[in-house]
Amino acid sequence: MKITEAWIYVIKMPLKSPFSTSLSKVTEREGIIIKVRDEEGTIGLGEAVAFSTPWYTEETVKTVFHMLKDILLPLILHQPINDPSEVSKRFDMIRGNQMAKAGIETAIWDLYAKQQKKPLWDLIGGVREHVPAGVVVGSQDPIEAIENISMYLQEGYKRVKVKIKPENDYYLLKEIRKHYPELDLMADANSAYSLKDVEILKSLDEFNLLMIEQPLGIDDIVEHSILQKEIKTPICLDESIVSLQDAKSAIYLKSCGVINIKIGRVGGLWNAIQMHDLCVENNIKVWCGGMIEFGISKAHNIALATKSGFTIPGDISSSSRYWEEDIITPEIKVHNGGIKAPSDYGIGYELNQRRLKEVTIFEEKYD
Ligand SMILES: O=C(O)CCC(=O)c1ccccc1C(=O)O
Ligand SMILES: [Mg+2]
Repeated sequence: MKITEAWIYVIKMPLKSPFSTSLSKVTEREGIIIKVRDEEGTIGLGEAVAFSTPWYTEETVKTVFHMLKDILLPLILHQPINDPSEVSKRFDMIRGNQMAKAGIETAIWDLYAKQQKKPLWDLIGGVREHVPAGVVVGSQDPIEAIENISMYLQEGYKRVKVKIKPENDYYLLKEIRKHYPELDLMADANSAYSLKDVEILKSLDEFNLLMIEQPLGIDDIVEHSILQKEIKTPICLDESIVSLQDAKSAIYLKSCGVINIKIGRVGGLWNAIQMHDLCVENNIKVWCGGMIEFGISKAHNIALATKSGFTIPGDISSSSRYWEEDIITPEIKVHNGGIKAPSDYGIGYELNQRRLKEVTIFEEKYD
């Protein structure tokens, strides 16, 4: 295939309600949508999931824009490409910038699947036509969190994640467990603890959490291995795993029982699939993480989560979880506790041109 034209859309949309982590409060989301077109006019769509500021990883909307325009697009525009894994390998010569790479690589996957006349999930060897959905509670206030959980359970979500930090962990989880003793519940610390907090972290074992996500340093793998020996709750790594090598190190050191795979954080769908395969071989559980993203990224997540190893419901929610109106059509909808893998070719969702126009703050074409 040959990509002859590409478009970048920088978009901005308010969240329906604020989302708090131990590090940041998100009220409005900027994003980047990437569209590529081949010689025949077939289109591929991707999304780069970096935030406006570098609170989760070092990338931002502006660094992604620079990387796409000045470095990554020139590596693929008008160049022959056999299949998307080749794009991933070509990008290996550029250090870091995983979300920028993933944004364009996923667009090429969508295009490639359409050329092959297959749904993307089928093309990548997915086995599940109904992807179980999980949801993240946006508030750390126990009363609000419990209200939210009750609403989400009514909507059919199968697993709930709450954000914790040292000022708000034991009591929050205790209150939730009082109301929902059997709920598939997990906690994400976004790196809010250190090894000094081992006693607090041990005390959370009593809540029978599915896992605790990223308790320690964002770039740590060694201390998580020390912590895992002290606590019963399986550790899930998120921020620490940005490459296949990181996953290998975590497996070798027994730093976690679970890895949250995010296509953006690991630099693309090809890398995400390699990480999935490595984890399955080594009995590490995986699930698909979320980035408060728009529908294009959600659609790629759904395709990835059809792979056999994704046995735990991911942070995969309806378009309406965060947005009044998403930029895709149809919108993503949780039904019977999950999302149906689409039967249309590629990601199986199209841009809602009217909505995209409404939320676009900048666009540029490259050819
Ligand atoms: O609902 C979602 O999209 C995921 C929410 C979430 O936990 C998250 C959102 C943005 C950045 C990092 C994380 C995380 O998993 O740590
Ligand atoms: Mg996380």
